[in-house]
Amino acid sequence: MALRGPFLRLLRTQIRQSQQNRAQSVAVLGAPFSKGQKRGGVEHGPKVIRDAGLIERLSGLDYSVHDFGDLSFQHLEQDEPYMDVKSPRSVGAANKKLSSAVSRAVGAGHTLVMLGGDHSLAIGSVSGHAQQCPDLCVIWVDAHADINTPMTSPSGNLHGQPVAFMLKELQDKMPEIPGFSWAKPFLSSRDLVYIGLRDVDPGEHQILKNLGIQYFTMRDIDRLGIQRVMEVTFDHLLARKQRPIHLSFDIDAFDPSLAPATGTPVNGGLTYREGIYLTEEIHNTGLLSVMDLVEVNPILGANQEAVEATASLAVDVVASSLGQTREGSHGSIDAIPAEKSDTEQLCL
Ligand SMILES: NC(=[NH2+])NCCC[C@H](N)C(=O)O
Repeated sequence: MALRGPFLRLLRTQIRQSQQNRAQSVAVLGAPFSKGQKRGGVEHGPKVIRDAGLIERLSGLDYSVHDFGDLSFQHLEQDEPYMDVKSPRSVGAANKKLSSAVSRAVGAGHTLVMLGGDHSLAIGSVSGHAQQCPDLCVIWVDAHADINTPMTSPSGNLHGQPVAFMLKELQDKMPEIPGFSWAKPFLSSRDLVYIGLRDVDPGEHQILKNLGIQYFTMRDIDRLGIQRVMEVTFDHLLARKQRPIHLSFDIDAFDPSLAPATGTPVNGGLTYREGIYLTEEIHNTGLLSVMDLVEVNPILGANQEAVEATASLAVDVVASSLGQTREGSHGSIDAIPAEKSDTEQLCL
């Protein structure tokens, strides 16, 4: 949905004038981290996504691309579970580091792409983004809601719990977990929309309903179509005010036939076009400020082909979130030319 209104037009004109000769800057940051779940391999996500040609693809889109490389995370010898929560100190420390890095990158004016790693990393990514852009909204594309609290989690894995750390409304449901004293909730449940859900735990369902969170399951996408889903998403998040978007994209939102190399695949996911349309629409808002691409696990692909297919899909998702279209060699034949670079100003 295109954004309209005289105010936004004026703001965009001013921004365009001030940035006329400067290509928009995209930064890529890898977070090779896997302790939010039990399966090894997801820490290689940043490498396989880069190997699939991410940087070249983004450079071809007329951005000035800054690859910040990978963060390095400390290995903690002593990290006993707390309640049933696994590796709390490692996950807490990794996210603290990621949060500062994301905050710095956004503060420096980059649109940021964070490559995971498992989805627990969204705690750091979204909170670092929110430090710079307190009025941000979140679009969470995933088979799972990742909103378990330590009490509702069936697995104890923190990659199934990141949203619970963010939401102000869940503050009194969250115990003090070692490693997370730095993490304060910052997001209101009305500023979050889920797309692609199809594996939601009973406790999560309760939370979604109690808080009245806007979500679209795969069944909703079947019924409404992805175009309507995106319209309602933008109405919900942007109608009152235009603000920066944080897109947190778990590759397992796609059907496992397209993205087999991931830790918790669930049948009946997004088609290629649904996933790409969704990201094209996000790009067309001109408001994408940070995105996460998580849960690509090359060790879990049945063979090299499966790994390459998953990684190359991840590249397509990032590129299309940043404006690549496939309908013509010089861009979409019908897309409205997207406006770039207004999110940093809107953060202020
Ligand atoms: N980011 C993910 N792949 N999350 C999967 C979570 C699965 C399950 N709901 C759990 O809490 O453990």
